[in-house]
Amino acid sequence: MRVLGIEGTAWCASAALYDAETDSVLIESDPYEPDSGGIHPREAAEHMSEAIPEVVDRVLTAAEAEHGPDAVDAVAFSRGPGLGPCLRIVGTAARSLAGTLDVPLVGVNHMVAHLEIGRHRSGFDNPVCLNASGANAHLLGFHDGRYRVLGETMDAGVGNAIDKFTRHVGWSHPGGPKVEAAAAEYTSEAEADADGADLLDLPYVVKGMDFSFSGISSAANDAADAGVPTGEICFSLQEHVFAMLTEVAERALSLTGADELVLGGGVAQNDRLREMLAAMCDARDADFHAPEPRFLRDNAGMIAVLGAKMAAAGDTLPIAESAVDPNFRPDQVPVTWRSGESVARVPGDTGANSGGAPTADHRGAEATVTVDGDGGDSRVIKRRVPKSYRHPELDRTLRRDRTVAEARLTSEARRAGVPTPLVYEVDLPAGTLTLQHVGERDLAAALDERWTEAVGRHLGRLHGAGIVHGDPTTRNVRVGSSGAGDAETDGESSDAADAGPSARPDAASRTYLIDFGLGFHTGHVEDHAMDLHVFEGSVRATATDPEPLIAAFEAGYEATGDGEVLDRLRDVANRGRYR
Ligand SMILES: C[C@@H](O)[C@H](NC(=O)OP(=O)(O)OC[C@H]1O[C@@H](n2cnc3c(N)ncnc32)[C@H](O)[C@@H]1O)C(=O)O
Ligand SMILES: Nc1ncnc2c1ncn2[C@@H]1O[C@H](COP(=O)(O)OP(=O)(O)OP(=O)(O)O)[C@@H](O)[C@H]1O
Ligand SMILES: [Fe+2]
Repeated sequence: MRVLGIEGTAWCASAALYDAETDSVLIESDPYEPDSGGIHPREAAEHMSEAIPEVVDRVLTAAEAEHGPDAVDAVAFSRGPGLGPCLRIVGTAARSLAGTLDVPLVGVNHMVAHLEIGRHRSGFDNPVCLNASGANAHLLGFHDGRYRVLGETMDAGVGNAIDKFTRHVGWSHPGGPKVEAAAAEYTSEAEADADGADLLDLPYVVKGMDFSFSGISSAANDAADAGVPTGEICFSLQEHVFAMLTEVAERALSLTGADELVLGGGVAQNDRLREMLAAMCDARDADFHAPEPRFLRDNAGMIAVLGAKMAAAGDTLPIAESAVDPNFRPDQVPVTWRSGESVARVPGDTGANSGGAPTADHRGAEATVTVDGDGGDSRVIKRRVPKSYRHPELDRTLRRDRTVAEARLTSEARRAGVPTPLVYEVDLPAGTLTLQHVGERDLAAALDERWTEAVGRHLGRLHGAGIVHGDPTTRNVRVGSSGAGDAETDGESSDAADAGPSARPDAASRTYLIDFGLGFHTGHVEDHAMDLHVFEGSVRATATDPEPLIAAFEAGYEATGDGEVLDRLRDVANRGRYR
């Protein structure tokens, strides 16, 4: 099969021919380069209307010269997300070409194409994908026939966050490559001076597997206004932004149990980002793949490759249903072209997750946990391990701040009536905490409504005390009896699950929140809503039937928390980031 793909969501007018038999891809692209400022939608659309016919013609001519008049078996196009005026031009071109050639039309989600090209080129079976593009930044994992969004930016896309700074200092679009070059120059000069590079302290915002860039863009602009050398800002911006992306990617691997990561999107052309992700994967024995640059930035090759897979699965579009969608989310796409296992598997029965074997080691995304002792007085020793991908100074600060926050907030939450482990010892130089061993297993391994209801109650109470957890995933909740004399077996717990939430009035007292390292004090409704969003995201990423679990969770929150937070949660979840 040979598929002609067309891309034109924002800046890159591109056409490609993918030949599935030889696995070869011909790409012809014509970028829009704004004279000043960022991308202007009207100018971009004008560019598309001139450039799309030209790139399509070049590809079609080459295809027909080689394969004759029946060179193309299907036409695939980027249906969204992207700028509406650009998408409409691409849609019209694709419909008319499919009509002229009398071949089927395939509507491709641009973000899923960024992911699938990495899966295709790597040969990986079931990777987590980090999309690091201009207008987006998110982590995707396959589960039950769809790509779930495991984590994403809460505001700007990663490229846009960097470009915002470069516009501020008067550099032309796109800014990403210029930041990379300036950072490289700064570090090589700093090394020559023997002083070493200075790392500016910039906001580092990770909430579960979600993250935010708005603070860091503004802080970088302020630093420029205050006269900090531009090279130092570029270097520091990269170190912070890419460490955030690498950290959430590691969390996604840890949460899902996946051992493959693929990278996509224009920002993925950055060497430092790829270096960090490769180092992170190496440290946890995961495989990492980033396709070659022509497949990373926006291009029609990825559209043609996914288009061929969709066409082979019979996933084509009647013309009447082929409207474009500027807000097309990757999790809306029914994944018709692949079968097989979900990436998100419930963490198994190893290490501390089993809650059983004492002295077992568990490696989370951040820390190693060793269980010491047996029975009611067993303890866990948690050590935040240095991350080699991160700048050493940033690494030290993060590990120290999180250890301090965890010790303090674990105890404060307990005083507010939320079950948490007792904190026995804090050793800051060693980066270790000694905590009471609580619960029998992680909630991730025992998802049922009585526990999620209890988590809702606990978060309501925690927020009432002005504390957010910061990372309330199903891996950071322990459930089941703690200590001797109240042993609960697997059999009993599943009987209780069948009987529904009301069968366990004591569930709340045996549901423990752990891992407060990302927590902080705040009375802001938005921060409280983010906690709920993170919890619900982790349930959706791993549960086969998440809705009843989420309904129970929200009912629990309603019983102890503030209704305004639940209202805000709808806003957070519905916020479109694809405009
Ligand atoms: C919806 C679609 O239109 C959009 N496309 C898009 O964002 O173009 P993409 O090619 O994936 O990414 C462009 C971004 O990639 C950044 N970029 C390019 N080279 C870079 C580099 N070496 N380092 C950092 N950023 C880089 C640019 O500054 C720009 O912000 C998207 O995929 O989100
Ligand atoms: N106090 C505790 N009692 C029982 N088990 C615990 C305790 N603390 C940690 N664990 C176990 O160790 C695992 C990892 O701990 P923790 O979440 O604190 O570290 P982490 O590195 O941040 O992990 P993750 O990235 O998975 O959240 C938990 O999922 C849990 O199974
Ligand atoms: Fe893109």
